[in-house]
Amino acid sequence: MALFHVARYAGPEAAGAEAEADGRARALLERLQSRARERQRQRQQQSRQQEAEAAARTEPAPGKRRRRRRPRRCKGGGAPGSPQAPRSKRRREDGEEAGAESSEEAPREGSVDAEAAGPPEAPGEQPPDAAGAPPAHPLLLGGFGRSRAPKVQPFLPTWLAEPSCVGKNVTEDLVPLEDIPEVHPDLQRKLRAHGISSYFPVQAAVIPALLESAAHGFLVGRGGYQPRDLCVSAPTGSGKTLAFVIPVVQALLQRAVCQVRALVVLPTKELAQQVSKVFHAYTDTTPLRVALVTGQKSLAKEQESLVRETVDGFRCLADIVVATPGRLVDHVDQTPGFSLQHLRFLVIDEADRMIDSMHQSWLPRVVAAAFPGEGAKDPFALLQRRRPQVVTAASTCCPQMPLQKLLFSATLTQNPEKLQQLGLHQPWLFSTRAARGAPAGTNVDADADADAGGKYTFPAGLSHHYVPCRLRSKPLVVLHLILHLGCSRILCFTNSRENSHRLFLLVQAFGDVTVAEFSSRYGPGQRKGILKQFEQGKIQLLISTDATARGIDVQGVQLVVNYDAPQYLRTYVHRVGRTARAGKTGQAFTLLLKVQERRFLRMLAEAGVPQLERHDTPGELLQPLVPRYEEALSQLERAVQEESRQKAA
Ligand SMILES: Nc1ncnc2c1ncn2[C@@H]1O[C@H](COP(=O)(O)OP(=O)(O)OP(=O)(O)O)[C@@H](O)[C@H]1O
Repeated sequence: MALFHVARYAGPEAAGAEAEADGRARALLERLQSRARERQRQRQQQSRQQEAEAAARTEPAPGKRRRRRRPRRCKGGGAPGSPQAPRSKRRREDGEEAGAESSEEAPREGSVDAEAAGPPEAPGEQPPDAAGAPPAHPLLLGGFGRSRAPKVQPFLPTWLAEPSCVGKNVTEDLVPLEDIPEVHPDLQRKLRAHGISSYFPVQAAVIPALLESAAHGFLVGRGGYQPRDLCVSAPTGSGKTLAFVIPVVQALLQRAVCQVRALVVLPTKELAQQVSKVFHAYTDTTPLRVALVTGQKSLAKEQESLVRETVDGFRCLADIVVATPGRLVDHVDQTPGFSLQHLRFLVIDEADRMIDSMHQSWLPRVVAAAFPGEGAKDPFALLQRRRPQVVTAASTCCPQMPLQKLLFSATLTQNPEKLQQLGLHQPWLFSTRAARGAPAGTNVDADADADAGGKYTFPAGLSHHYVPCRLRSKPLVVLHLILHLGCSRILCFTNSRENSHRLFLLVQAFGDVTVAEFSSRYGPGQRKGILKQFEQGKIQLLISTDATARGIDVQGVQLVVNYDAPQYLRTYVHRVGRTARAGKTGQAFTLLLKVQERRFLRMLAEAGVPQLERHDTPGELLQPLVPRYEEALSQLERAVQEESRQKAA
């Protein structure tokens, strides 16, 4: 029994879990109520029986009656709670049960009993058998746990509650390149050369804001103010990469000496590689150099791309470093001459996922490396950069280089506690979600998100479907979908690498489809090759774990199949976001078992998924595939046996 309920906002991510707990509590309540009703019915039936028996018998003497009952009580015959069990004992057990059952249910149980007992007695009257007997449902004292704790409302700071709104439609809210003249003409030319004639909404909003904050070169802005950190939340495939690549490249164009001035951190090697490719594309005709540090090459090789030792010390070889967090920390620790003291931009892509990896404490290490001289009694300390602090006359008098953090994600968390770990300076949020309209410092309804179109925004060209199926027929249903929909590039997600592997073996054995798998079973080099082949259209179906769920930009994926339903909403958003990118259309199919259906559909409804179409696969559609499928199954069995033999050898 909870004496105190500490109301603490656990963030919007917790809302799903809360709703689930609510559902469980409701189901429990219903079960308990029906049990109470059943007991009540049994009791009434029993008392009617006893009355009938008593009426049938000749009126016995009270003493005789008592004598007859006593031996039965001593024997204790009948199961507890059964009609044969002694009455007093049964009552006690009922009472214990009621105590054992959640006290939340007690008042309702009472009300059920009242209903079942028929019309209420007149005041002052007692029911015929109530005199002297303990009440069937004793009043429980206390019962603090009965009242449901009020739902805690999130309390958002102004910058989260009132973001700068960004259009979400990448086909309609386009801004021609000429309309943002602040972008360097060379970069505009590059954009055109890459087939880009207009900015997507997120680019049109973020690029000018970033260019403005970098307008004072590498030093802090007018009046000594540090630039604000930026957080960007926009759907998958909406062009977030260029939204930071263009302004970062432009801001660094004026640099005189090569130093690491921009650092982009991403969660996976493949993503880092993809982003470094975009940087290369926009810097190849400039003196700027881009280095990729992800652990795909040896540490020594990567060190060669970062610094060179000369007679007068170390020389930096990279202006922009694209890295995964683990490898980045390795270089901070082990690469002589690798310095982040001139870092101007720290881009954290897939920011929500990167926040999850904060336990690796890569961010404090990076920030410490960027502000190394703090607190030192250095004669030049006045000129050294400092972390953002209160602006005073003294702090504005010496030029400083700020470090600006830029966060990007399609599923950026709204949880202030999580965001706080990033140490943001006067953050500024750009979001495709409508402003919540609540003034700062006021409680905001957690459900307002749903009203404003959902927790996350999805690409407009994406259609969502679900396919009810049984566990045994899942592979058959996938095969049917692939053959039936006839798409040339399909991405199929499973929840584990074992599932990916087995499904791959099965589809391969079935034939008719060029298939490959992508998971941690393969090394980085092999994975790179697989993605390239998929991009080139040499692979029709790529079966993958969540390793490709985030950020991977493969042109022309028309269909995403969730062979295993994703467990989290964020995973769903990123998986299905591999299709319908950059204003294109695409379809997402999720296979659902009966037990998953309710929870999953509720989760998507809460997320604001526009419309989820049910797609049935009747037996007669699957039947023609069965003979080949069964043959493939036996091949799979042999392949799995062979693999385990090889593993054992
Ligand atoms: N202005 C534009 N016009 C046309 N295509 C664009 C434009 N901007 C970006 N693209 C293309 O859109 C695709 C998706 O862009 P990007 O990978 O940056 O999306 P994203 O928002 O980062 O997605 P995710 O959240 O999945 O990582 C890329 O292929 C990119 O080349």
